Formats: sequence, C-alpha cells, structure tokens
Amino acid sequence: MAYKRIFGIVLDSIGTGEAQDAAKFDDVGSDTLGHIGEYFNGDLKLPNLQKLGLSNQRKTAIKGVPKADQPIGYYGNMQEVSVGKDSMDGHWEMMQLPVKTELSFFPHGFPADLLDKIAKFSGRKIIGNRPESGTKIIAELGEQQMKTGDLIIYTSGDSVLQIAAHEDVIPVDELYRICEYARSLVNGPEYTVGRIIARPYVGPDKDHFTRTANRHDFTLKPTGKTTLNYLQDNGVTTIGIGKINDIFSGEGIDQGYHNESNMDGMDHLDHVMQKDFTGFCFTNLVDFDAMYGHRRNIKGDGQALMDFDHRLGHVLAQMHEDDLLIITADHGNDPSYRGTDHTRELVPLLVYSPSMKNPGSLGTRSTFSDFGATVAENFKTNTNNWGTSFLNQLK
Ligand SMILES: O=P(O)(O)O[C@H]1O[C@H](CO)[C@@H](O)[C@H]1O
Ligand SMILES: [Mn+2]
Ligand SMILES: [Mn+2]
Repeated sequence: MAYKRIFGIVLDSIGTGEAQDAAKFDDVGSDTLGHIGEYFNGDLKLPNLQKLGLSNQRKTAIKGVPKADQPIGYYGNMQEVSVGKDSMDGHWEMMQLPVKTELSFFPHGFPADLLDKIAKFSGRKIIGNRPESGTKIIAELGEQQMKTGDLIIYTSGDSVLQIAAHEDVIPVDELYRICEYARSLVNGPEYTVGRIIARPYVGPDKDHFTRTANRHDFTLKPTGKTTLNYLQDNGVTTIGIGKINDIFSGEGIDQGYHNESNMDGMDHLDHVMQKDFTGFCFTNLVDFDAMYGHRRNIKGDGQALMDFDHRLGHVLAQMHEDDLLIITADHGNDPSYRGTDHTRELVPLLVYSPSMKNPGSLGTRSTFSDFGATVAENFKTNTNNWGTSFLNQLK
C-alpha cells in the first residue's frame, strides 16, 4: 500500500552491535544497546520498542528487553557502507547518498595554514587544537578563554572542526560567523571536513560550565541529490525535526524545527502528527549521542532510552492506518567502550503501521539507503538508485 505520511525517527548513536567492518574502525566488540542492557541488569524497560521487535534481529536479546513472540511491526537491522561513522555519513546514506570519498581527519590537530586564517578572520588566538572530548576541553581551557577571548578549537575521531566559546565572551552570532567562515575554507579539494560545529557554553567556572542548545552544525553541502530533494521536487512535503536541517544544510527540507532536547523533539513530533499532510517527517534525537554516548554515561543513555520509549507509546497511539513509522540510528556510540568516539555498529530498523497484518523480519539490510529507497518508492519519486526498497514486503 502507499502510505500518506511517513515518520522517520533517528535515535542518534543507538547502535545494535559491531558492524562487519568494525575492525577497520578499531571498534570490535562495541554494542551500544547490548551494553546498556547489561549495565541495567534487567531494569532497562523498553516495552514499546520491545513490542516493535527491538531485540528480535539480534543474536542475543538486550538484557531486560526480550525478543517479542509476535512483534507488532517489521524488524531488522542495517549495515553502513559510507567511509565514515559520523552523523553526516549515516543520515546522507539513509537518504540514498552514501559518503564514498574520504573526508579529512585531523588526529594530530589542524594544520597551521588553516588555523592562521581563522585567527586572522576572527582577530582571536586559537587554543586547544587536538582531538578531545568537548566537555573535557572546556573544563580545561574555558577559564582561560574567559580571560583572553581565545577560540577553543578541537576535533574528534570524526571529520569535524569544533569551536567552543563561552556565550558571554564570544557572542553566539559572532561564533556562528566564525564557523561559517571556517566552513568556507574546508569544502575541498585540499581539506574536506564533514562538519564545523559551534559549541557555545555558559557558566561561571570550570566546575559549572554547561553547553547550550545553541549548538549549530555547519555541514558540508550534500554532494548530490538525496531522497529529500527528489521528494521536494515532486511536491511531497518534507519536514525535519532536530539536527536534520543542519545535516542536510537545509537542502530538500520544507520546514525545520530546532530541538532543545530529546523531549522537545518529541513535542515537535506530536505537533507535526496533528497536521494533515502527505509526506515525510524526519526526526533526529541527539541527546543519546551528545549528552550520554560521547560522555560514556551508560546510566544516562539507558534512562534517555526509557524516556523515549514512554513518549513512543503516545506516537504509536496517534498513528493513522495509512501512516508508517521507521525507527533507526545513524551509527553507534557505545557508552561502555574505550575513548569518547562513535562506534561502527549495525543500526536497528523498526517499521510499523497500524495497518500491518502479519509483520516479520526485514533481515540485515546491506545499506542504510534501503530506508530512503522505501520512502521514495512510496511517494513514487525518482531516486539516484541506491538501496533496495522494502515497501512491498510490508503487509
Ligand atoms: O565531545 P563532543 O564535543 O560532544 O563532540 C562529539 O560530537 C561530535 C559530533 O557528534 C563528535 O564528532 C564528537 O567530537
Ligand atoms: Mn549522530
Ligand atoms: Mn556524535
């Protein structure tokens, strides 16, 4: 059947076990969901995700989340083919634009020629310049920044250039201008950086700094058309909730909503679900990743999953017969793993409509693009022919 509205939800960084190519990323043994379940030792309660079949495609069920005897939706998982394991790679691939060319990574910090230009443009000195956790680097250098007005620039295992700035010292508008300038320097061919990320924070001293929702990602412009463009070109409504608009540089998105938090994102989703439209609503919930995964906070990650599951119950109850829900993730970020980076994992795939009569497994999909291919086929748009639609399997 053709669905009138498709709701995609990305649980940012909620992977479901090491990918086949995990060794290439030094991520063997990572399993975000599995390890959160073990930590909670039976107390991770996700009744709605459970009945959608969250554990069903796994070799071993997540502790506390048994395999459903009769899942109410189709379940499976997806492998990533993109060269990186960042949000941009994951989301672009979902929308049928896998990232196949190597981006620039800076494990030893950024080159002087690049930093000199940013220093000259901003009139500020640059400190940091190494891969580091964002909360650690502001604890270390934030007080210095408050005195000197220097820019804190850092990276990670991803192709990112992040600029942290205290909101009272470097106003958010100024920080965004500096980020936009930095963006213009790294669109290739010499340096091709996935994202410039503005990281504003507030607080009186190193023990009380907190990062604010004014975070903004300046992503590389998609290097080709995505499913979102094809939908938009065909007059199908496209709505982005949370980081989606940033990740696609607004390309192919009719309406965007900025999230303050996961729960704020779910409020936006509830709001959109009240609307009558024909199209695709794509939601990203980033707290799992930014607040817990990178912070290696297992307890927080599990609690955020339970909070999401609670809100998911309401989403399921509001769905119409001709609505389709697709829940997945963009990469892993195992909070029990070494370091503070993303982990190369399979991602869950849960697909539900109240109209489904006899759901079962969708297997392990060989690319995240099967998601976009399904959306495109549903709305009968052209595509760039990457990925295999599972629309006809849904009954
Ligand atoms: O440690 P923080 O600042 O949260 O940064 C993390 O967030 C970035 C984007 O998800 C990742 O590349 C990683 O560096
Ligand atoms: Mn992500
Ligand atoms: Mn991340």
